[in-house]
Amino acid sequence: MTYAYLGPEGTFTQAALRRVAPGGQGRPFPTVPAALDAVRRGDCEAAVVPLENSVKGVVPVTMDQLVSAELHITAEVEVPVTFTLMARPGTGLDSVTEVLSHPHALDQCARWLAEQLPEARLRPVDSTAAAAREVAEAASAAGVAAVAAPLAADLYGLASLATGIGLRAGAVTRFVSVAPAWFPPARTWLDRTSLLVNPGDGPGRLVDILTEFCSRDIEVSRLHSWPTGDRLGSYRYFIDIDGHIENPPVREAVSAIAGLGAGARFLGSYPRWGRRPEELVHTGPAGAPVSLPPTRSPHPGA
Ligand SMILES: O=C(O)C(=O)Cc1ccccc1
Repeated sequence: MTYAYLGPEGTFTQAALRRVAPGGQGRPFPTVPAALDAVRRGDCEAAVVPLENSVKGVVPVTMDQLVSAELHITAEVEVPVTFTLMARPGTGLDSVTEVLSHPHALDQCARWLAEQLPEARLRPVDSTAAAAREVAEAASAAGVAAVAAPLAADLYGLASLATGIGLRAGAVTRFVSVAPAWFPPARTWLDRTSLLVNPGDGPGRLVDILTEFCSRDIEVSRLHSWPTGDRLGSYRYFIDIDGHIENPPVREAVSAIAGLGAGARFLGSYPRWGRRPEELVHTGPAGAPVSLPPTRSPHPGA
């Protein structure tokens, strides 16, 4: 299976792809829309794109694409992100006048850069690895540095000037794998369903929608407003809930929401990252594995 990803080689997205689809073949694209276009055209079967970060929130270009494109989320993966400042070998920190990176990376390193390189110009580019490659390949890269994953320094022959320059240690980015048609990943007992809901006008409509979940004991793990573009104050909502669309309470809640006259688009059901049954089976007392519920039986809230 060929996956489009935000390239070039050495991006955090490529690291995400390796985690989410270890056997998958990656094909780099310069931007998130270009990667998703490749999927829409059928040149790639799926794409892996960054969705949100634990420190700086959503990646706007991906949110826009999910709204406008008939694509479905088929998997999620979280990747720890640590940032390194890198430059051509021989460049000293005090000679850096320009720093290139993906906007999210510049944003997450803004404090360190403001303290250490207050005079440097920050220039956003399409990805962290694109920044590293540009520094490596530019005819004149004197005084230019990139913020990228530590691995990018090796890949592009750059020297590390500082490591761990992000605002928060332990920052994590959530990536999703997206495909044109949704072939339901088998139900596990820890799935997530993503929806895009437009409540329409009227007081209490968002509350009515959320009530459909709460009244069925379904956990809402994410609620993110996104402008419809029609007028100021008009929003649709990205809603993540626990459970798979094939689980009766989830299915009933989604139909009930449509019955309320709200626009509800199903974006996908997929296993929740990080709490895999095979991991949980080892969480009991030593030598006493916890038994798993049957994979296809409904469970509370899902
Ligand atoms: O530019 C990259 O390497 C990406 O994969 C996008 C990104 C940038 C910063 C944090 C997480 C993902």
